[in-house]
Amino acid sequence: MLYPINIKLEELEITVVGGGKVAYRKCKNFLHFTKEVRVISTDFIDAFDELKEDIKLIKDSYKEKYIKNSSVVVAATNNRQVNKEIGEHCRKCGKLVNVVDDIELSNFTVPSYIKKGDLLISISTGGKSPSLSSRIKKELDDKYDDSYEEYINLLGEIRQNVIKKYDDMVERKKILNSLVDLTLEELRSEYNKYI
Ligand SMILES: C[C@@]1(CC(=O)O)C2=NC(=C\c3[nH]c(c(CCC(=O)O)c3CC(=O)O)Cc3[nH]c(c(CC(=O)O)c3CCC(=O)O)/C=C3\N/C(=C\2)[C@@H](CCC(=O)O)[C@]3(C)CC(=O)O)/[C@H]1CCC(=O)O
Ligand SMILES: NC(=O)c1ccc[n+]([C@@H]2O[C@H](COP(=O)([O-])OP(=O)(O)OC[C@H]3O[C@@H](n4cnc5c(N)ncnc54)[C@H](O)[C@@H]3O)[C@@H](O)[C@H]2O)c1
Repeated sequence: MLYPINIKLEELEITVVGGGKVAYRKCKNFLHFTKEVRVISTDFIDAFDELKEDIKLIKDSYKEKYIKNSSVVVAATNNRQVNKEIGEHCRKCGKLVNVVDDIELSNFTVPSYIKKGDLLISISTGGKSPSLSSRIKKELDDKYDDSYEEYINLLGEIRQNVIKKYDDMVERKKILNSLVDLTLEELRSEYNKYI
């Protein structure tokens, strides 16, 4: 069973090995959370052109030297043996590695997720059904629409003020819990009460 954590990627070197559809999807997801990704591959699908500002492409077959300084590695070639070699090497070196065709060899996987500002909901099926993860994501995407970005920002601002104003923990908790019963419109009009 994998443990969910939210990790700060900006400070880590990330390398994806492979330049096909799966590698492209992983790169795009990383770039929602960090500025630069390195990609090593013998070939790249055209879609990579649209990412070229933010990725460093190295056109070569995988060699160990390319991931020497990488803390996060994705093995996404279509060669099972190469993916396995990358996975085993990374595990030995204590790197985080996602082997896209071998969950057992991976020490992290990439969940499906929706992101609305600072609201992040991620979904995993422990590798049993990525299709189900994708389906659940679509359902949640309808329920948690774009308005949640503003909603969460308001909640965050109000929370900081409530913490400053109320020392009594019970009262503080009561107010903070009651705020999430309000709709976005209600929260906008109550905003001044707390600021
Ligand atoms: C969530 C998402 C994130 C992402 O990849 O970005 C993701 N897979 C997605 C889609 C998807 N992947 C596959 C299909 C085809 C239909 C199907 O098989 O269901 C579809 C559906 C589609 O394309 O719509 C095939 C597939 N996937 C894996 C294998 C290998 C294996 O099982 O060993 C094979 C078979 C390869 C083959 O055919 O040989 C493995 C993994 N895929 C995972 C994540 C991890 C577990 C996540 C979980 O626990 O649920 C894990 C274990 C490792 C990892 O990659 O991290 C993304 C949804 C994007 C979104 O909509 O948000
Ligand atoms: N985890 C997932 O979500 C998921 C989904 C579908 C498929 N898969 C698996 O992922 C693998 C990749 O799928 P794809 O559709 O991206 O494949 P693909 O054929 O589109 O791309 C494979 C890429 O790997 C590169 N490559 C091959 N050998 C290499 C090497 N030695 N060094 C560097 N690069 C090398 C190729 O140039 C190509 O760019 C498949 O084998 C499949 O089993 C995983």
